[in-house]
Amino acid sequence: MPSPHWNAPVADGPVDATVRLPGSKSMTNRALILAALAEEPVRIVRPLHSRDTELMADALRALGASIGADSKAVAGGSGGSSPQKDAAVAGGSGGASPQKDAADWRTVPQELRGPARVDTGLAGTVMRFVPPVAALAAGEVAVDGDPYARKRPMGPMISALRALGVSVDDGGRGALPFTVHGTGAVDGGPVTIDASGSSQLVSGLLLAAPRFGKGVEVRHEGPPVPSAPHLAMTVRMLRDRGVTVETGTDVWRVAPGPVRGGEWLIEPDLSNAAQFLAAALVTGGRVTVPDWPSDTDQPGDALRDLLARMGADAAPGPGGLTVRGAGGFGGLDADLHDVGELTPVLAALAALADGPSRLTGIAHLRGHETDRLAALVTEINGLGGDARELPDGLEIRPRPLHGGVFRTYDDHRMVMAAAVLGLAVPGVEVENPGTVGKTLPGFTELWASMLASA
Ligand SMILES: O=C(O)C1=C[C@@H](OP(=O)(O)O)[C@@H](O)[C@H](O)C1
Ligand SMILES: C=C(OP(=O)(O)O)C(=O)O
Repeated sequence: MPSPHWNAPVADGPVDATVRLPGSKSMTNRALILAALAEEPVRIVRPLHSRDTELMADALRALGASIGADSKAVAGGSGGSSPQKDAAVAGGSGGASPQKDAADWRTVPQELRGPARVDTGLAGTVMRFVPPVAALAAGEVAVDGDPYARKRPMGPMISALRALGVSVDDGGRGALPFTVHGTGAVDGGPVTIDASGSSQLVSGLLLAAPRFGKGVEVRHEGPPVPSAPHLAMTVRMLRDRGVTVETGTDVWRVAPGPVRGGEWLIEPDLSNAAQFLAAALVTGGRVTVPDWPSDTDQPGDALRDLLARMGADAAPGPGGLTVRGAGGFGGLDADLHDVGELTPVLAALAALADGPSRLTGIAHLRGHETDRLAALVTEINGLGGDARELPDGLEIRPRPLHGGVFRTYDDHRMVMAAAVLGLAVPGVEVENPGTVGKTLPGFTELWASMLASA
């Protein structure tokens, strides 16, 4: 029997690698939703293939969407813009080795219908983006997910759907599991929601709204909504498909109308770049991520600034984003409200830094894949670290760490955080590393290839 643990490898020296990353989870799952609602065929180029995106494709297929692999896209020669591979590492001297082929996705317009069962897994995007689409299908749609998915914030979405005229039976739980009784049409109109627990509650309503009779006007009331870049991504991707969207402070309006088809090129997942770029700091080496977009709504773009504040040299260029570490690196005092999903890797870096860190604005991470604040404190301290929870974040003081089991709580980013710690700490045994497949299947192989350059 293979060991259920992964021994996170220690870096032998400075890494010197180019790491090509698969597509963005957030862009892929938005593109799939909009493709399922489009009036024309869509080709999604270089999508992410991972648990979260396969769950999204399966959920939409269960509702009648036609989503197929476009094999032509992976059959061609080398070079050009056609995607041959979605994850690979090249050492300093080049010679990229493909890790895994990934097909484009092609959709053709289909009528949405129930009855259907939707498995959200632990994917926030599936649990928040699919129910408003399910409301457009005629028939019952039963929605459920992994055990922790039942604890993630969902109540405001259920209430908002009801306010928009949709019948939802949640047994009074305000959480998964629930059944959407779709009639084939949603009236839409104005709705008020408290989206302080997750920006995805707003994004989900906006993405389906072009197909609502009156569109939607979503108004947020409550503590600030996190993840502003992800909301900007939603707005931009809707506009990209010809949908009229107006935005104001805590208000978003989507006009009813057709969703255009065509081709959609998915950017590399910049949040999944975090651990690789962090390796440049920890080892005093160099990591380049190719195809770093010059104009993007992905929160991972903030890594350029955040890692520079810790002492890295982060330089965008024609070859991509290159991050160089200088040896030691400092702590970080940052409000991560907008970029919460970067927290686990930044917390791992903080535990290895030369000075203390305060990461704030991230109380909502308690409702992510696990309670990430508690999980990070427990696991960093389990290796001898000094981390503590703040009401809205983490305070981390560097201390010499030792090996031990690092639990991951079905959270892909806990695996990524552990890998960063393992670069400098011998004997970090990562529990259930396969859970990283939520957004980055093949991560441990990609990590090993990067380290082979050290
Ligand atoms: O819309 C999206 O694609 C996402 C929004 C964010 O969610 P929250 O606003 O719940 O943090 C982010 O953390 C998540 O990984 C992806
Ligand atoms: C919070 C995350 O995911 P989800 O889309 O499940 O919310 C994440 O990827 O860090």
